[in-house]
Amino acid sequence: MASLSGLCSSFPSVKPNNRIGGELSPVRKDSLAVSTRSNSSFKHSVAREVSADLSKTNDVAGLKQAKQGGLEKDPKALWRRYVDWLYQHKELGLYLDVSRIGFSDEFVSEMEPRFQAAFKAMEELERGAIANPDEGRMVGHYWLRNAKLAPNPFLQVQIDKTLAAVCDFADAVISGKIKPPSPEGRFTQILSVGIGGSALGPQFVAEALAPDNPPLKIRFIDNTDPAGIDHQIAQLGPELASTLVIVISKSGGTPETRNGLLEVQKAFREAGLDFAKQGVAITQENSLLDNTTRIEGWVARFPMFDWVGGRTSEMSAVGLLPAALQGVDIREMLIGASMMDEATRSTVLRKNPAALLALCWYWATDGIGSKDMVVLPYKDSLLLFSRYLQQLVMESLGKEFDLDGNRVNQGISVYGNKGSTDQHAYIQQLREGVHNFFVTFIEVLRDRPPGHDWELEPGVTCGDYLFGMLQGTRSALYANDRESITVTVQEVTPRSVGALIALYERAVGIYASLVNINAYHQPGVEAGKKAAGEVLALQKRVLAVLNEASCEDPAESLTLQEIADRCHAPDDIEMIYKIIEHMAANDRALIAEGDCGSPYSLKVFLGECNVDELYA
Ligand SMILES: O=P(O)(O)OC[C@H]1O[C@](O)(CO)[C@@H](O)[C@@H]1O
Repeated sequence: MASLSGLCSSFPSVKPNNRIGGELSPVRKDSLAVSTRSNSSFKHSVAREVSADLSKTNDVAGLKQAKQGGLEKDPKALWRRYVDWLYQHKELGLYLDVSRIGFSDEFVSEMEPRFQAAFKAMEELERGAIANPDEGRMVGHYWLRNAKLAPNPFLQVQIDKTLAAVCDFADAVISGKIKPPSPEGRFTQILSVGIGGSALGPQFVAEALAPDNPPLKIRFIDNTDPAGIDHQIAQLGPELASTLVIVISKSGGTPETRNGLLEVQKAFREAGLDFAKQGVAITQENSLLDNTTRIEGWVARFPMFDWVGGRTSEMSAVGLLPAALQGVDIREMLIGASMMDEATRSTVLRKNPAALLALCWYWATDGIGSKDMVVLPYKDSLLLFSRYLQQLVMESLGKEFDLDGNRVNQGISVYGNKGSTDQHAYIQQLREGVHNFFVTFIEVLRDRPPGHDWELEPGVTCGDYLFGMLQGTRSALYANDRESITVTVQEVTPRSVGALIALYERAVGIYASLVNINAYHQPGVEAGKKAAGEVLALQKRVLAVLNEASCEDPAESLTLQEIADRCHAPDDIEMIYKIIEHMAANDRALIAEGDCGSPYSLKVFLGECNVDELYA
């Protein structure tokens, strides 16, 4: 069997599209802040264009003027601004500094009515309104940390019962009461199978909060990459026998997760293990996964609720079960989230940290996502916060249409890793290169547990360096007109992590209201899933056509064009080429002769006829 791998080395790279311009809708705000801070004539001409467009829209009056003036540079005035705007949540020990975002008082006043509308919408959402109209769903992640807020007693009971079941199950597993059939007698590992919102929260929390020696160590399969799956299973080795597999999928039908499950089940079979005795599912009642679990008699099932979205599911069984099994105090996480929820219900902008974040995002990105959000936690354990926020923010805000059906192509791009590591990677560009971002620093005051610190040099600890790097980077960026927000917590604890998650969940919800979009659906993702399904369907047709040809004449080979014509898919010839290239590279049942670099030269055949398939 000929393989094409190695033949196709130099494909043209495709430049990703820039954000589509589209018409300015009423929510699109001016981008004059930068232009008025710069002397560049190009930016002035952009400013004129935008200003002309604004005149056609029903925009918030005065924003243009409000954004003029640039960033405060006088140290005394800047200190006053710092103190004036500093938000503190005393009990949580959380601070939010927005002084390095250049919004003016006029801007805040102009935005005030929008914020009041957003607060009202949030209040209705919490009361059980259908806040996700496209899917006809309530949005209830806030109820998870305070069941009394749920709009009816049935939901309250569901929440409380699930939390109790999670705690009981985790206790029973950790204590060895629930155990695997293997002679080891205790579960030592968790293999979590899930993707997107069914993986990112648990991954973030594991990295942030799992103790050095957790009762159960966690691994993740969060993709349909066979090599990645093999790697996780190989790393478990004989401990597969003492691994609790948690399959997480709200819908219960996500292909990547299903594939992960099938791969893991195969590994269990090959190791002579009974998967059902070690499998746990977290999914919506009556989903495909739920039914499979029931039929096969898995160890346990926990519900996912219709009214909790994947990206806001960390405080449901999705996040709580894996965390509890790793020995994380999940009740503390819930308390932190609930305290933050309380704070972010304030209708006074200055007293509401989520609203302050939304205000900054709106200002920094002109309400149209014109700048990216770079998230920089200065703490290794918070490394995955930026990845977690990437889904929360981008899947929520990245929308083509607003709630009134106008094309708006909204969103804010999020990326980041950690400080000070990134200082030695991309911060060069942030300081001096293209000015297309604002930064969010996450600062953790406590360097190490008490009693463990020491001075590397007189008066200076390792943590002082980390602190210095954060402060230095923040100052250096600001000096070059790069705006930043700083969120400070005392320590990385279940409570502070719960609070951080809740803070950003609310900020995203409020911002979505400001720009009039539905933050709780993801129609774009569905389009990608549908297209992927079509590719696999096309692959089946290609194989059927090749099989048919082989049955007619085992020596007959077909050109790509002939395959495309016989598949009745002449416009899909490029995809057919990619399918054949991929199958050939994986030693699948087809022979491709020719040069992959010259697709017209390719001749493809199966070599043998599968009669059963022919009549299938
Ligand atoms: O939990 P599920 O239903 O498997 O979905 C996983 C992820 O897929 C998405 O639906 C996007 O495809 C996310 O919103 C979600 O978190």
